[in-house]
Amino acid sequence: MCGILGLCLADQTANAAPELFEGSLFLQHRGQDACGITTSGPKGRFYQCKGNGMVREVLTKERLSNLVGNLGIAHLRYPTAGSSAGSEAQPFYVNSPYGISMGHNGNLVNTKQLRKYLDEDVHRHINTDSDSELLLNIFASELQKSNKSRVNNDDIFEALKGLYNICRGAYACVGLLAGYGLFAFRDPNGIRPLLIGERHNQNGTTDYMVASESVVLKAHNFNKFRDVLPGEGVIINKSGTVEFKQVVPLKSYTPDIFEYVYFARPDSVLDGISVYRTRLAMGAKLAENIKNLDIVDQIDVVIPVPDTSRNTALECAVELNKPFREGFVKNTYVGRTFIMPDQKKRVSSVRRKLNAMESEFANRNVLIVDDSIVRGTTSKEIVNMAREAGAKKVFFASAAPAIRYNHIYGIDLADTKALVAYERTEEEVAKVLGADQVIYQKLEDLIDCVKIEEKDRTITHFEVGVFTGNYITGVEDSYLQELEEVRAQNQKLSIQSAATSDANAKAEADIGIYNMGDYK
Ligand SMILES: O=P(O)(O)OC[C@H]1O[C@H](OP(=O)(O)OP(=O)(O)O)[C@H](O)[C@@H]1O
Ligand SMILES: NC(=O)CC[C@H](N)C(=O)O
Ligand SMILES: [Mg+2]
Repeated sequence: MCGILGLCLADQTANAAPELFEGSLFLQHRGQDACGITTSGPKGRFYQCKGNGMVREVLTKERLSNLVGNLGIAHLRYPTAGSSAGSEAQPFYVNSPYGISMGHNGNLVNTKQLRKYLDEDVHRHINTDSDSELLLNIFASELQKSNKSRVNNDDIFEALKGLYNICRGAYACVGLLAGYGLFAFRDPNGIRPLLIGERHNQNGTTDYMVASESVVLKAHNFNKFRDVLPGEGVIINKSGTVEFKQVVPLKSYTPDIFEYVYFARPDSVLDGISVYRTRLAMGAKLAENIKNLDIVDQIDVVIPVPDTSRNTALECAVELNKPFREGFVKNTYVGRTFIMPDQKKRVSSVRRKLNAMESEFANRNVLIVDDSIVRGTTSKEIVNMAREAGAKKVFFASAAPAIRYNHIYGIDLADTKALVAYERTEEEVAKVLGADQVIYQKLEDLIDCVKIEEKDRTITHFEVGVFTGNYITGVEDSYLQELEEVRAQNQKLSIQSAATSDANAKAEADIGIYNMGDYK
């Protein structure tokens, strides 16, 4: 899952980069692997800084000062296609036609077909394994079809229509067209989130921001905001005029439910649904089910796994009428472990990240609540730590149902075989984790917690393929196979390049021609 951001300042002499930097910090939880900013300045020139690392590491003050222009986009990457090579950091850039830069959140599922089309039919050079580079080139090739020296909004919407017809998968995107303006669009099923907001300045002008989560918009006073609809595109010209268009009919309105379970910040409202409220509801539902289990009378205390499950665990404790205790203390200087690309890093990070307080575990039967159990890496260590801290019985509840399938739309949940619930019953999962019992939320209950049925908006269906194996866009077996091959290849490369200074392994991982290398 990645984070995307776009900004158009009405004041054409102002620079967008500082605010894009601030905004990126609000989206850091969506991608910790790489980040970047592109701005568009005088003479329609692009200025860019990107690379592997967190926002504060890559986008330093000196580098930001070189990014001029009142228009800009930013990207926070959590690699879910291709590799984690620096050359796949976003935004991507193509010089033809007109100069385009783009950032993408999501995954395309028909990459093989797109790669072939770009090569054999429209002869575009693709330099990396990233699906986002394919997406940008599809857009460029569609825009090229207008065959004009200067395009207008209609041409851009027409190009988007072409893209919608060719690209399958999840995509929320923000882009810059050199000398023209900013554009954004969302896939026809609305799988990944995207919002647009306005900020009214004292001199009567309006700034615009596009972002993956509402929290950024609120924090920057873009108080009037709304979700971009599935299949909708928006163009903000450099002079500040805005045009929306439903480019293709909405296929479905099915946001990825995992945004609410784990990915998004609790203080965001996505598609009219408060992430925080859904997490509270997940806690209440879990409690409802636990009340019917034999273990309920044995539970002495409810303990969350910080950070994400805190809201859920608290509400679960309240509903169960049991004490809630912060038994694990989190070291805030260690990032999210789940989105680390490498399994070894994940395992070692759990212990560095969480520390169990004996006072809260000793001689108690504990109900540990987490948002999800994916590979089980965190959960297993956590059960171990609870026992080491003196817990008698350890019950483990998950706010999400058992995850038994690939996530294919931009959350790298690992190969199915690496999922702890893959081909395992609840009892078998409990055994692997070392827990006395594992309690999973039911899928229909999770959907109940998230759905919205209001006068002006009804969303009752979600992308839930990780739980069911049925994906909203459909997916060929060959894509799932390709995903597994890419993961295996990445694993091999990371082992090889860590173990040796093998030039070939590094070359494959580090290809890059734009703005890469030493930023000193
Ligand atoms: O099944 P596993 O492989 O153990 O992964 C699941 C865990 O990973 C995530 O936490 P993470 O540390 O990424 O972030 P958080 O601090 O936001 O909870 C998630 O919240 C679960 O706790
Ligand atoms: N998680 C994402 O949204 C990643 C976007 C894109 N698929 C990439 O890997 O760079
Ligand atoms: Mg967690």
